[in-house]
Amino acid sequence: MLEANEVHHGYDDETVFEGVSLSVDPGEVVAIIGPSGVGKSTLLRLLAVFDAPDRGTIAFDGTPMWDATEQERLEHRRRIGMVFQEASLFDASVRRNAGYGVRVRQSWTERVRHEVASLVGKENGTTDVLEALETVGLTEKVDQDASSLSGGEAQRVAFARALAYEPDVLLLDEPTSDLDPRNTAVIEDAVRQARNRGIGVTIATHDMHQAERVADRVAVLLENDIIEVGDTETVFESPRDDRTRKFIDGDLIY
Ligand SMILES: Nc1ncnc2c1ncn2[C@@H]1O[C@H](COP(=O)(O)OP(=O)(O)OP(=O)(O)O)[C@@H](O)[C@H]1O
Repeated sequence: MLEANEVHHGYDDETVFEGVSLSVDPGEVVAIIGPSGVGKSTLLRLLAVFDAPDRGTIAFDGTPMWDATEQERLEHRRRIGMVFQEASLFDASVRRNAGYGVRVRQSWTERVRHEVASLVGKENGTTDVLEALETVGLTEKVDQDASSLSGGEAQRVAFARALAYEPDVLLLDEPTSDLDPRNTAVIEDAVRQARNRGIGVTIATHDMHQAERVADRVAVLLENDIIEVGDTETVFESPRDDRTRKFIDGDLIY
């Protein structure tokens, strides 16, 4: 569904990676693992169609995104949900924050209708928004101001915001890096639920145990390239590349 083909990318004169290929299909979780600074976030930004690769293609349903028109690109981008390391919520209720992605995807008329309904108290937020908040266990906080949430709760709202507009693809950048085990488990469970609903999920993480817990496939990003990609069990139990084994065992220090 969403794929990077032979992608090269860098910043200024620094090459981040060369000839990277990776795809994500509906209903699967793909983990990108690799040490800090190797380019996991960069690859997610390319897959999210935020930045154009220096070379190679990013294709969505077979359409090369950077050969498409601006309008086509926008339409495809709207089918992608991205959750960043920072939750970036604004100063409003949890409900408003979680509904943000839904609102920006609505037509002007739909938006006015929903605003009027909520002003006269006929609408408590769309079902999708409430369902997404339920998935991350935050239904009781819908009316709380986002600024009063804990870091873990804020991250869960950011996840719900992406889930609420029912994307076809979810890209998660270290979604649990600052979270305690309980909040981590909630997010990981939400990832599984998203997969079971047919969403293709790509998660960048340096937590190898997390990749082992949630991913169907694992891509190992090392030394400017994806050195290995395969089903999770194979990559962890019998990797083809010796560097993967060393990285997993903690013997490769970067
Ligand atoms: N906007 C930018 N301008 C210049 N260099 C950048 C930019 N974004 C990333 N880099 C550099 O590109 C390299 C890859 O960064 P990236 O954030 O993609 O790595 P990462 O694997 O996600 O790291 P981490 O696990 O620490 O988040 C790093 O050397 C980083 O300093």
